[in-house]
Amino acid sequence: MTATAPAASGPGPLLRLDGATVRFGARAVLDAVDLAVAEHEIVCVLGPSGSGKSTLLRAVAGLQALDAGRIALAGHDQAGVPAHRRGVGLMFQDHQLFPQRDVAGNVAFGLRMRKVPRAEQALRVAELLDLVGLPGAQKRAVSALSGGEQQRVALARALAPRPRLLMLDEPLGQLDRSLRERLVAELRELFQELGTTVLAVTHDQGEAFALADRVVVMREGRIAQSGTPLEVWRRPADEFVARFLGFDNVVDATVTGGSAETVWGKVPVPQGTADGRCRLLVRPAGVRLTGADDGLACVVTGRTFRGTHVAVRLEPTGGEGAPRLEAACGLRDAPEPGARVGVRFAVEEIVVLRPGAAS
Ligand SMILES: Nc1ncnc2c1ncn2[C@@H]1O[C@H](COP(=O)(O)OP(=O)(O)OP(=O)(O)O)[C@@H](O)[C@H]1O
Repeated sequence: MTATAPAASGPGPLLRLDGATVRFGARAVLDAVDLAVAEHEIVCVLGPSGSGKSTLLRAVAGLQALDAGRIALAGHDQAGVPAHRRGVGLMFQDHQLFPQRDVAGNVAFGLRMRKVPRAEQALRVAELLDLVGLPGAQKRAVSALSGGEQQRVALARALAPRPRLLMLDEPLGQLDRSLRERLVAELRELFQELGTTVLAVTHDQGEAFALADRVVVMREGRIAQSGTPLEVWRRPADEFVARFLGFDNVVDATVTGGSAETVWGKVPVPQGTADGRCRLLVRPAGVRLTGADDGLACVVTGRTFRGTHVAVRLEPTGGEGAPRLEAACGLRDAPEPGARVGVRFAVEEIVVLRPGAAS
């Protein structure tokens, strides 16, 4: 349907970036990025504002030229290939629907561009509207649709030309939380059903973790970590990733023979941890509360209900300026602010962070 190379990509990845670099002035906004996306894979690029996520998408789409490196789709170098010949679909945060056209007119946009016969366009539009949960919405005015419905129309429009790679830029950015959570689950099912290869960017970690087969965390134009949602969540590679994911129990440590000295006292470390100085992350689930006279003495300074658990903030009372801690407690056994407790650390929730990447 598109005027591009066939969708089959052989054994190699569908998308491959080698040393992809984009500079604005002296600054590399995309800094020698290597990334491969396999066919049918859903990859979410996550990172703070300004880390280069949109630039990455724009470069793959052909809307931004590289200053160095290479982008290949199905093994073909895309240097000099214009955006409309790359066979990639793009969906931006603000949907960019055409307000003067009805739903069908919007969804059929890419098909008209490709001069698909009208009857086939109508069939395809009906099929896509069914797929995104808006059956029979062809004649509705887009201005009369809710935000979630507009998002579905934008998705149907992006999918209509059957792109070999679908790229989403903050696809659910403007929607409220509950709608986002519902749509993200639907999107994942839809992409799996269609076998769509997806490269999405978002700054919302919940969205990335729910949507992706693989999460890529970016920092200042580089990839800080790439892995399955579980791998990244369980084992943030460095302090930047840990803090970006909201883990703040990070401390300097000196490891000797399987345990570490820290300002929080002795902390057990995973088997095989090398002796010497390092930074440790203690995931909140590994901060175990015990009796006030056992382990690190702390006072509870606050608690926040998180649905599945209560986040309990703790201030060590030793008086040596030890940083605060957060513990994840069961809903029934979270202590009240002001309570005095002791803290012990569970080795399975301790992560040795890669050095040299502070937040
Ligand atoms: N055309 C441009 N000229 C100069 N600087 C640019 C241009 N486009 C982007 N930048 C800069 O490049 C950096 C990365 O921008 P980019 O939009 O890729 O980040 P992002 O991670 O997508 O951020 P956000 O989450 O805020 O959208 C930013 O500092 C931005 O100001």
